[in-house]
Amino acid sequence: MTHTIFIDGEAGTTGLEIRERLERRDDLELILLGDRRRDRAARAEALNAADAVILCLPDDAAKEAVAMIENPDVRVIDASTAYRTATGWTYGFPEMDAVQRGEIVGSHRVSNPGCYPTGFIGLMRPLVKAGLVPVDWPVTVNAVSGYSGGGKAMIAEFETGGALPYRAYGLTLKHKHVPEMTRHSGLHVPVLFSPAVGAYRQGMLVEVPLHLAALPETPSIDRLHGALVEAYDGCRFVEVAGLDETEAMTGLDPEGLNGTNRMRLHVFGDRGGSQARLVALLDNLGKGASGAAVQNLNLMLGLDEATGLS
Ligand SMILES: NC(=O)C1=CN([C@@H]2O[C@H](COP(=O)(O)OP(=O)(O)OC[C@H]3O[C@@H](n4cnc5c(N)ncnc54)[C@H](OP(=O)(O)O)[C@@H]3O)[C@@H](O)[C@H]2O)C=CC1
Ligand SMILES: CC(=O)N[C@@H](CCC(=O)OP(=O)(O)O)C(=O)O
Repeated sequence: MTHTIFIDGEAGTTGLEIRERLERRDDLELILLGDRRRDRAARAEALNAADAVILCLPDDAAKEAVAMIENPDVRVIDASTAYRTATGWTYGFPEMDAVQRGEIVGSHRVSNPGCYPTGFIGLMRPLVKAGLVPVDWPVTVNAVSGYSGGGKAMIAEFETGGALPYRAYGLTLKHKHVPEMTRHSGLHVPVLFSPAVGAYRQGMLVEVPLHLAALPETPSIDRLHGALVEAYDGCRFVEVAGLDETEAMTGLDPEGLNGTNRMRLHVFGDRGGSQARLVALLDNLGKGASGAAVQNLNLMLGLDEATGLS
């Protein structure tokens, strides 16, 4: 059986990556609008004709697209920030737990996680769930992303020259990912998010520093690592680096998983020491956007979760 898919925003950064992944498959048929992609009537027709639509649009345009869908059978995956904490939408992070995965399978409205939140929630949720980090703990997250994270406009800015080699941003501390990161990690206190963008195209590091001695249970590096290993046991796309491996590492390349739907979690710090640096490595356009969208699509259509993913 062939499923029909429409990518609204097919020529954008996220949309193009999804298109490349789906065009390799013979179990899916794409509705492509080409030069008519901004034509409202053409979009409305495609949005209601497809078995599943993937919205790769700015938030307002995504909301407008959802409002145009009248066919109750259409399944929607939204890559924007519009619905990531909204009622009636399922958060599309299947590795959170078996319940979440099951909800994605049965949902017609899935919000695809943001790139930074994927790294942060991947690191923090299991530790909060295990009681190693209290829900009211003040948590900081530092991160650096390649410039494709800012879509076509930021790509043009960096590739036409003149952009700084590294830029800290989100300086008002009101980044749009904060509610999503806080909610889905299980924390009750808004996280302090400190993002930066570098002069390379794609790939990211998301880091949470922890003073272990200040935490109520003073967890060891081994305990933090053990909680992550247990949480992602059997997960195909999320892995935890071994402590022997991280102890031997002298650096971490943000581009290390580019082109894949994988995320790798690291726990750095001396065993027996009082500090830890938790670091997630992922491709902002892979597990941080397009790869995750295809993974969710496969789950929602009852296909192999891993089909067509690099
Ligand atoms: N880039 C990334 O790493 C990630 C992005 N996201 C999210 O995915 C979404 C898309 O981002 P990204 O691909 O980076 O953005 P881009 O700017 O690269 O692409 C946006 C796309 O949306 C289309 N578009 C914009 N406004 C409208 C409109 N009013 N009606 C119809 N189409 C419109 C554009 O069309 P046209 O081609 O005609 O210009 C373009 O194809 C955003 O919500 C973003 O936050 C999520 C995770 C990671
Ligand atoms: C480098 C850069 O600008 N990155 C984007 C995040 C990209 C992303 O995750 O998109 P969503 O907002 O849809 O989640 C930003 O900080 O806004």
